[in-house]
Order: sequence, then structure tokens, then C-alpha cells
Amino acid sequence: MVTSFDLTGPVFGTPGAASKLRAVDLAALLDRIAGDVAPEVGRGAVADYIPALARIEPRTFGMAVAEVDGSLHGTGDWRRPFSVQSMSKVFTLALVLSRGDSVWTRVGREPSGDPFNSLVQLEHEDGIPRNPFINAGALVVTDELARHGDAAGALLAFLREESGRPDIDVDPEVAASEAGHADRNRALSYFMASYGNMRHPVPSVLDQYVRQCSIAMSCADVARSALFLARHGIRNDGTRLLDLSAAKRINAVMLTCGTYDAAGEFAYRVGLPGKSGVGGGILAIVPGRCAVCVWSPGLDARGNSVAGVSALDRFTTLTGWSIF
Ligand SMILES: NC(=O)CC[C@H](N)C(=O)O
Repeated sequence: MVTSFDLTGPVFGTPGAASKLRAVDLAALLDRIAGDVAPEVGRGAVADYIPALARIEPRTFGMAVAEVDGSLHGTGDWRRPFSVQSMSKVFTLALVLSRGDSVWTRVGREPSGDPFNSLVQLEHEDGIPRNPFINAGALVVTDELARHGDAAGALLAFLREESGRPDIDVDPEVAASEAGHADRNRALSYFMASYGNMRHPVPSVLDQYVRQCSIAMSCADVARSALFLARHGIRNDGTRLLDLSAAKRINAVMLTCGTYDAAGEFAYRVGLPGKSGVGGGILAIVPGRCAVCVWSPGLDARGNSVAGVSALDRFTTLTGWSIF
């Protein structure tokens, strides 16, 4: 049983001590975090530029931790599916990099400091997006993945295998809603096409991108599916998806770019590689130890879950499990 919650500082002491945590400790810790952040659940605003997302009940909270040995813990609505949105960008980047690193000629690796759907830098930088986690960069990644077939289909197949849930799918209502309100992403895509940075026709890339964002998964599913990043590239079946460097680099880009123009604040508060989505989910990786997914739909002005960031802040504070 956990008896040390009242200690000042990291509950479980040093990271070395933390690795001896028993399953019951982690489950109790997550329950405690849910209690701690309860006043913040429902704060912020749900995304409304995709109408189907605006209908989500904002007062929900779930959090799951998948450990590298496969054990899974959660609290709240951790088994309830929600729209993964931009968390999908981590997985499409991983799938592209598993086939080689040519995508880096088409997209950069610097934080943008601008909103996730901003157009302004693209003209100054000749149609090369700053990084793969803003919309422009993710559209390029989807276009690159589409060289090998339907990108959203490849992503779904991967997520089903990693999560062990063959029923994971695109939410058709969210996909239709997003497809009907995709003018910004359409503009980004055509603008990049004008610089020769789109290989496939824009409507086809947009369709695949929208379906990838509209996949519905629970916190448990997302955390399990992302374990390869905590395992330095090794999938749940023991095979290798990425080499050590590629896994390290995805984590690095998550840290510097995964929460858009709030990446500095996220590193300051949480201290982990993270990737948010406007569905209210945030995926965070503790390399060598676990993958964490938290979900609460109320977003701050930058598009990151208010209660989600707080919960991850509490998580790294209480466990000492930060990369810093
Ligand atoms: N930050 C996000 O989650 C944005 C994803 C959303 N599908 C979009 O393209 O705008």
C-alpha cells in the first residue's frame, strides 16, 4: 500500500526507488492525481472549430499508465474512447521513420512558437514546415506515408496491433465534421504544394489526415500503443519498429514541439516528451519506464488540455519520473 503520499517532494524518492513501485502503488497514485486535479476538470474550452468535438462533455477526466513490462493502470474515464486528433502525429511520424529518414528533407525539427494551424512561417521557409507536429508538418508526414499505401489504414493497423484492440476505428461523425471544416488544412496543403512539397493530390492527403485525426481510442489504448517510445523502439510483440536513434529523436521532437507554442511551458511543468491533441488527450513518455495518456477535453488557449497538463505535472512531481 502507498503510505508515503504526505511526504514533501517526490513521493517515491529517487528514480531508482521509483522503479521498485508495485502495481498497486501506481494505481493509487493515479487516483490521487485525479482527486488533486478535480477542481481543474471542466476548465478551459472544448475545441469548437470541429463541430463534432464541441459536443463533448467537458467534465471528464481519465489517465492511464502503461509500463514497459506491459502492466497497465488507470483512473477515471481511462477506458473510454475519445478523438485522438494530433496525438496521431506521433504514430504517423514513427511509421514514416521506420521506413527511412527521407521525410526530414521535407519537414524541420524546430519549435514553431506559433499556433498548430498557423500559415505564417511557411512562406518565409519555402513551404517546409517547422516540425512534424504542427498541422503543416503532419500533412507532409501523411503525404510521405501515403507513398506506401493508405496512411490512415497503415496507422489503424499499427494501433490495433499495439493496443491489442482490433475494434479501434475512425469515428465517422468526427471525420465527417472535420472534413467539412478543413479549409485551414486545405490552405496549408495547397500552399506547400505550390512549393513542390506535396507528392500526392491535396484532396487525397487531406482525406487520410482527417481520418487519422478522427481515430477514437481510450487513454489505455494510446498508452499501450506508444510503449515503443518508452522501450527505445521495441514494439509490444518484441520486434523492433525503430532504431535507438529514431526513437530518441521522436521523443526529442515531442519535447520541443509536441505541445506547439506551449512546449517550453510543458517542459517546465512536466519535463517529459509529450504530444497533445485538441480532443483533450496528451501522451507523455518516460523513456525506459512507461507511456502515460491523460484525457480531459477542456483546452487552454494553445489547444492543450488544462487538467491534462496539471495531471502530468502532478505525475512527474510525485514520482520524480522526469527526464530532467
Ligand atoms: N492540435 C490538434 O489536435 C489539431 C488536429 C486537428 N485534426 C486539425 O487538423 O486541426
